[in-house]
Amino acid sequence: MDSSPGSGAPKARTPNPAERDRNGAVPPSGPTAQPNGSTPGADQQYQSGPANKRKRMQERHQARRRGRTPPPSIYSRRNRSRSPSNATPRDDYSRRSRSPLQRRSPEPEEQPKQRKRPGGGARAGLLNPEQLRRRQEERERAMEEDAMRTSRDRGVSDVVRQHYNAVPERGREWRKTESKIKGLRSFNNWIKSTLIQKFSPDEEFAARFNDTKDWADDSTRPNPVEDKQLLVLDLGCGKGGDLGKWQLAPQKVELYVGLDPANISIEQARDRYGQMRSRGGGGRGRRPPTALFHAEFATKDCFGESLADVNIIQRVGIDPNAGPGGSLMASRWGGGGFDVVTSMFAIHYAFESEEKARQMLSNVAGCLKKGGRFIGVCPNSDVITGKVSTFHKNRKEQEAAKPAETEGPEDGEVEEEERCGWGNDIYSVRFPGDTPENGVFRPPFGWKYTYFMSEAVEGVPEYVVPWEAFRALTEDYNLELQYRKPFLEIWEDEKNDRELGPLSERMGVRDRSTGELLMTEEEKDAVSFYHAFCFYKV
Ligand SMILES: C[S@@+](CC[C@H](N)C(=O)[O-])C[C@H]1O[C@@H](n2cnc3c(N)ncnc32)[C@H](O)[C@@H]1O
Repeated sequence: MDSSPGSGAPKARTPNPAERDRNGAVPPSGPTAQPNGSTPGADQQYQSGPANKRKRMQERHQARRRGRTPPPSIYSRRNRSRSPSNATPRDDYSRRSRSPLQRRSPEPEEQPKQRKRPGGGARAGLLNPEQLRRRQEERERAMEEDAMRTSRDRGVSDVVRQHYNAVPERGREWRKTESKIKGLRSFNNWIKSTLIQKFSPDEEFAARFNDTKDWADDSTRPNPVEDKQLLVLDLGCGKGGDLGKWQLAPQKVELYVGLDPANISIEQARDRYGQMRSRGGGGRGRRPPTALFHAEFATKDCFGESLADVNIIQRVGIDPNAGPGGSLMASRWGGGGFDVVTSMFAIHYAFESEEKARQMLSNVAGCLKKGGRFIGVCPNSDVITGKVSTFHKNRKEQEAAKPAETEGPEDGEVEEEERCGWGNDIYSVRFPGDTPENGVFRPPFGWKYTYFMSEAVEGVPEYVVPWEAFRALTEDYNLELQYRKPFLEIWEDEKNDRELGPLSERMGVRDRSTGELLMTEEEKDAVSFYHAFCFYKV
């Protein structure tokens, strides 16, 4: 499976839906497209030629050609990397990024129509007492259902929040040496770094360093001061584990905003950022130390609520109505002010209901500027579908092989139905309820399972993110799929990249002498549950 487009053709045309591969990604077009799954042999390790780098650059920005830079407007947030004023970073976002779209007063046609005679409408359609009683009952029933739904939703959210709040912050040293799953932790971190390296830079930055310049080498860098810097929003940032990765992003980050409903995690993220600050930001890989970005954190449910009331989000810019029925003006000009929205290991919490999944996408699209990137990782529904359908197949075979039951269960005896689940010593997935026999999750929301990961996740409810339904939904929010790949395929594709290969050694992902992944078979099995994605706001 190869979902990575790799067009080196100067004029990319817009592919029609039939041309998409089965992941819905835009297929390669043009003479330099890479063949599927081509992994260089050991003798090609750490290719230093331009081919590898070109591939990385080509994978990004392929779909973006569709969503070319909008014409300049008073709403434009481009060319804002250096403020001419002496404004502090906070003032700066506020001054330049306020979204006028959000504050717009309604257009005349949007204003509610004035009634000629107040109350006249109600008198025209008088209801008899029976109808009134029925209406009242309906209203009460709807309110009751609403309250039940809210309390059920809050129940799950509270469990998730309390769980993450309770996970101890054990420190880097422990995670690197003592942890039973240190190989898996390092690998997941490398995957996230890889996504950040590949997809966080904007088209302009990537084009500047494409094939000719190496952003990692300051001696060849024209004038870093002139680089436009990134505004990044992290939904479900947890304890701030990705702050260091953003400090190493090829295109410098100006502002990082971390949101998460777990208040203790947010405090820990703030502390972590404070420690980075006190160390002076640290070096950027092979580059000399560079100033640390500004960061802000807030406790926020990013999937159940709109982000429009978060102060820093307002100051950077948000279109609060992104999605179907949103303002044409807002979507034309992008609406949001962020260059990148990221959500790592979190969007599965949004698939509890269609309402939440849409709210999550509205937040993502509303915060992104046109051309912005939405990058993330989540459980791969293809894996879940495979496991569920195999479970049902085996169950049926076993049933068919069993001799016919002569007696039913005895009085008081309850026959326990077998539920679908799998895993190993370090992770497990268990469905508490029925699962579809063919493994296809329809409707695509609310398919709850319990996830366990040694040292990290203690039986927390999560929801299947049926990939095709998710991708179809993203179209309503002007998000176009650019990349989707299972974790182990990303490893095969990128392990010999001239930046990402050595990074994997520094991060303890692979053995320096053998080149092998430093993960047990159980850890490999656990990471194969996930895939990564990147969408562009068009
Ligand atoms: C597995 S952790 C991942 C944390 C971090 N992104 C990382 O990669 O290390 C999942 C995170 O999703 C967060 N989360 C759960 N529900 C959320 C919601 N409704 N909005 C935002 N984040 C949520 C949890 O609080 C938790 O911090």
